[in-house]
Amino acid sequence: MNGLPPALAAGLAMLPDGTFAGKTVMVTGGGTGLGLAMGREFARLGGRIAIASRSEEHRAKGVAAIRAEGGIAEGIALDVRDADQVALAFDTVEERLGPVEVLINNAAGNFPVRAEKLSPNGWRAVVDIVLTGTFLCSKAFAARRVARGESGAILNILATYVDGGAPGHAHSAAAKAGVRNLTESLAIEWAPDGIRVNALAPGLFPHDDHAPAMRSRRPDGYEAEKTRIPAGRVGKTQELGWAATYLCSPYAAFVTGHMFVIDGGDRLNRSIRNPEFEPIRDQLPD
Ligand SMILES: CCCCC/C=C/C(=O)SCCNC(=O)CCNC(=O)[C@H](O)C(C)(C)COP(=O)(O)OP(=O)(O)OC[C@H]1O[C@@H](n2cnc3c(N)ncnc32)[C@H](O)[C@@H]1OP(=O)(O)O
Ligand SMILES: NC(=O)C1=CN([C@@H]2O[C@H](COP(=O)(O)OP(=O)(O)OC[C@H]3O[C@@H](n4cnc5c(N)ncnc54)[C@H](OP(=O)(O)O)[C@@H]3O)[C@@H](O)[C@H]2O)C=CC1
Repeated sequence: MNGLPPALAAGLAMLPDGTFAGKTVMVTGGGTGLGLAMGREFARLGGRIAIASRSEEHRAKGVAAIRAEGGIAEGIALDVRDADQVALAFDTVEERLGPVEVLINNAAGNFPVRAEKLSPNGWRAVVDIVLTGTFLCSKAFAARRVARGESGAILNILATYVDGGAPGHAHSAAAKAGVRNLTESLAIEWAPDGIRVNALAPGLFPHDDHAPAMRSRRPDGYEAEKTRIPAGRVGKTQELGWAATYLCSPYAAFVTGHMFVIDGGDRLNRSIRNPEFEPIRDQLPD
């Protein structure tokens, strides 16, 4: 479990080349971090990638990274909280790249804060991006797939704290838990239309694009947290690309409503000898 097998580390493909050839994949928040890593893997397998997010800088960075690897990518301006922008984004992607066949609901907002200090607007910002944004994009996607009489795949990006909560991140944990439940409702509702809805719950996946509030407070960074993960390491972003492409591929045609956890065993690491409990007010003093 420690480290990647050499063939995988060298970039050997899991799915056949061209698995997503001719398919348009929309990744919300696809210009940075995990969204970009997933977009790159879809592009490597032939997908045309629409990177949909608010920041022109983020979109341009993501598009350049995919094009530099020979892939096809376009940036689309989108705030997932706004239903009109969502509709326009799907129409624009369709004009430029063709109808969206795979949707990755990856966009998220999060910042560490003690719950009693979280403002109503701060709560709303995170819940609207994560939960409402996922619903609005999923609805726009499914309405278009159903109208065309064609199948599709949705993948919602969660976090392993959908179980057990996350002190200091109550807004994000509640919203992600809502998305998990939404995944299950929509999977059943849209199965007769050939639309699969799954979820991917990452553990700790450090990358260079972390939003300032989400950077590790440890001087040695997130990488050093590997000692508390049963697998003895943090995740590599490419590994999320492999999981995401499998779940959205025809090889997973019978998989829907599923939450796939990818965390090196971190979520299960509970024992009667847990370290001393440290209240969140001591971890986030102000
Ligand atoms: C490696 C460990 C990872 C663990 C799991 C990770 C999960 C993740 O979800 S990582 C994804 C994190 N990425 C991002 O958050 C990027 C996008 N984030 C944002 O755009 C902002 O942080 C946002 C969520 C606040 C939304 O931006 P915007 O719509 O522009 O909202 P405002 O800046 O106007 O703020 C709204 C509201 O929130 C309050 N607020 C913002 N930051 C903080 C903070 N650090 N602490 C406390 N409160 C904060 C802000 O003050 C506003 O409230 P009011 O002042 O009451 O109006
Ligand atoms: N990194 C990790 O260890 C973990 C990450 N996750 C999840 O993985 C996903 C990616 O996180 P990560 O890559 O680390 O974080 P990033 O901050 O790098 O990515 C978040 C992305 O969301 C986009 N975004 C935020 N708000 C909106 C909005 N209103 N409309 C459209 N796009 C928006 C941002 O783009 P822009 O600013 O251009 O709008 C940004 O590209 C998230 O769902 C996160 O919760 C879960 C567990 C662990």
